[in-house]
Amino acid sequence: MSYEQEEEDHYGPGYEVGSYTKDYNDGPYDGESDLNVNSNPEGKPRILLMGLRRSGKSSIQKVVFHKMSPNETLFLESTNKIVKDEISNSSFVQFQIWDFPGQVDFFDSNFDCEMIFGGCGALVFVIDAQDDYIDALMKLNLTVTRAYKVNPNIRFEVFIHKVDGLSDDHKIEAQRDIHQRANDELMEEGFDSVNLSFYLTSIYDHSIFEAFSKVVQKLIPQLPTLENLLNIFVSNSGIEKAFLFDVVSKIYIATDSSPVDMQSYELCCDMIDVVVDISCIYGTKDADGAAFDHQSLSLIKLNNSTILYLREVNRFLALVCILREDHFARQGLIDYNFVCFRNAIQEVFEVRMQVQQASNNTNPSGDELIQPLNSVALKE
Ligand SMILES: Nc1nc2c(ncn2[C@@H]2O[C@H](COP(=O)(O)OP(=O)(O)OP(=O)(O)O)[C@@H](O)[C@H]2O)c(=O)[nH]1
Repeated sequence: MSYEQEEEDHYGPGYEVGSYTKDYNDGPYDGESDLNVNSNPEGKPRILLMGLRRSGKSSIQKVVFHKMSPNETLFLESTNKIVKDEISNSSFVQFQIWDFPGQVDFFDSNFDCEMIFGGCGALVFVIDAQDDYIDALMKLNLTVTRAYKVNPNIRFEVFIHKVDGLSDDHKIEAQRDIHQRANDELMEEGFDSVNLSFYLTSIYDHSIFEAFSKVVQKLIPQLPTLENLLNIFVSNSGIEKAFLFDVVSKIYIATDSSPVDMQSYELCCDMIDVVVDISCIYGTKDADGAAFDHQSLSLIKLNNSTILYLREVNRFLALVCILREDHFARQGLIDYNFVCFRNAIQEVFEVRMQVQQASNNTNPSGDELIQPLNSVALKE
């Protein structure tokens, strides 16, 4: 059975796991041929997961992208090779994750910084907040400075991880301390322009999904367009909050500009689980074994006069809205506006594909091409 087949069987359909691994221990580590950067032919953004041993890198990857339950991560073995995982489960969410072993040594002559950091979109550095983090901070500094010298466009994301074991006060204090020390060290070395983003994360709640959502969003060039469309939709439909979700991973790839509160996000994630589970049990599966289709729709009334409303946008994306029950009296209007919104998203996809296909691409972000979609006419 192939690795892909094994993964597919284990985690269910919907994932194209094109991952393969290269072992540090599989003979001499020969840089280019061991870690072929051309494994990224479509120019998909690459996210690197780095940090000390046992900080939780593989657990994060498995929980967010492979539906592993947090408790199962207790049995994960230490990674001793770079594990490359191709995430292609949505037309928007397409990237590679490279999970590095904790003991990776930048001073090893075989470690090809140019190649590893060169094509990287984001570097997620994981710090175990339950452990003494002094060593982790040293490693963070070394990693960031090395990577920045090679590629100043990398986004540096620091996950202060395993915060489930900490009290609220302790969490805030750890974040403040890590933030200050990490930035002070960078300033001292003259890396003033490096920007680190910090997140408090745990695989035992939704914080890891939220943090990864933000990491991934920064890599989506169409994000402003999607946010704009969501703002137009929300303001014309009496909706309080709307998330555009990647259904399989439950990371949200865009939301409207009102602030995100964790509880709303958790409710929406839970709703997706309910819809997918019920669809799998009672729905009709298509040729790919997926039960989430263009008819997928769900409405949940909460006991505080709030409604959760889910609509399928395409095979991979769902729109989940939170609104007051009295505003749902105008469901026809919401549904009409939703159809406009869905069509606009479809056009974003089409433009994106055209941009990708154009070999003489002079405007890679496609921003100008996408702009006119913002003026899509919604009814008030
Ligand atoms: N409490 C808690 N434990 C976690 C969390 N995330 C991971 N762990 C545990 O941390 C341990 C190490 O996790 P791994 O994912 O193997 O760590 P790693 O960074 O990939 O380790 P290496 O492969 O050695 O570099 C496992 O026992 C996980 O269950 C978390 O959010 N909270």
